[in-house]
Amino acid sequence: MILEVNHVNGWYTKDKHIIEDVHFQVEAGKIYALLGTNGAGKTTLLHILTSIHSQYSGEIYVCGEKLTPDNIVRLKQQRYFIPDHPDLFDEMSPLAFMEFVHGLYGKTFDIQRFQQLCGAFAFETYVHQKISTLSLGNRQKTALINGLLLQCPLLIMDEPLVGLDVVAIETFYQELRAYVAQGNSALLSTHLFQVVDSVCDEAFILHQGKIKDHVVVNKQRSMKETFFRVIEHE
Ligand SMILES: Nc1ncnc2c1ncn2[C@@H]1O[C@H](COP(=O)(O)OP(=O)(O)OP(=O)(O)O)[C@@H](O)[C@H]1O
Repeated sequence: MILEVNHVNGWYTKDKHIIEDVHFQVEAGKIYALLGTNGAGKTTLLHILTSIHSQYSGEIYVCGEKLTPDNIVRLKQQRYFIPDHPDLFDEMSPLAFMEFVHGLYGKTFDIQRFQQLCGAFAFETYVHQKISTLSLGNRQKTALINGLLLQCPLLIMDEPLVGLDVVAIETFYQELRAYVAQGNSALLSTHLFQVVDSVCDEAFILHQGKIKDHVVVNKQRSMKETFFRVIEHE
């Protein structure tokens, strides 16, 4: 199991739990969606899973190892997080940024794969340009290409399609499928049913901080129908 989340509660102030008794598992080879309305707690949960937010109780296992304050740094190499507004180094070029992050993660930079991904995302023209001068979509492509290159077993993304054009979205779906086919897994938050139907294997519906349903994505039945049935019962 790549990720195991056991009875996790999360808060900003002790008197109010934003995440309540969340438990689920993430297997290798699959793409999972975290689907929920505004304020449901998606970002908070992703921040807990990536050790950005430390105010939580419960247990999190990453690649079979329980996350503790002592192994946070080591286990960081097992998961890569792409936030909704990636914090990139503006003065660097995308290439320099990616090489830098690979160094931090102790990973070899695969230049051939980098070139393939740049081709697939129509990104070749931008690799030496300063990040501060890139458009929103091209900044997002920098973060996504970097995440796909790093090959961490768990790729976690908060609203990964922000700013991407329709061609890039299709490329992202294809590349993400190839990524998990290599034995990795991905967990992404989204508001968009189409993303879930197009690329995800399973979805967790998060509502008011609780996982209300765990759905295996079924091409015959739209996610929209399932989602509204679940949240309208509340
Ligand atoms: N830093 C913070 N301090 C206090 N409360 C916060 C903080 N960040 C988020 N919250 C609260 O936690 C709850 C969940 O927010 P969160 O951002 O996790 O939801 P979300 O599902 O990602 O929402 P959205 O879809 O709008 O991005 C909200 O009620 C929000 O106001």
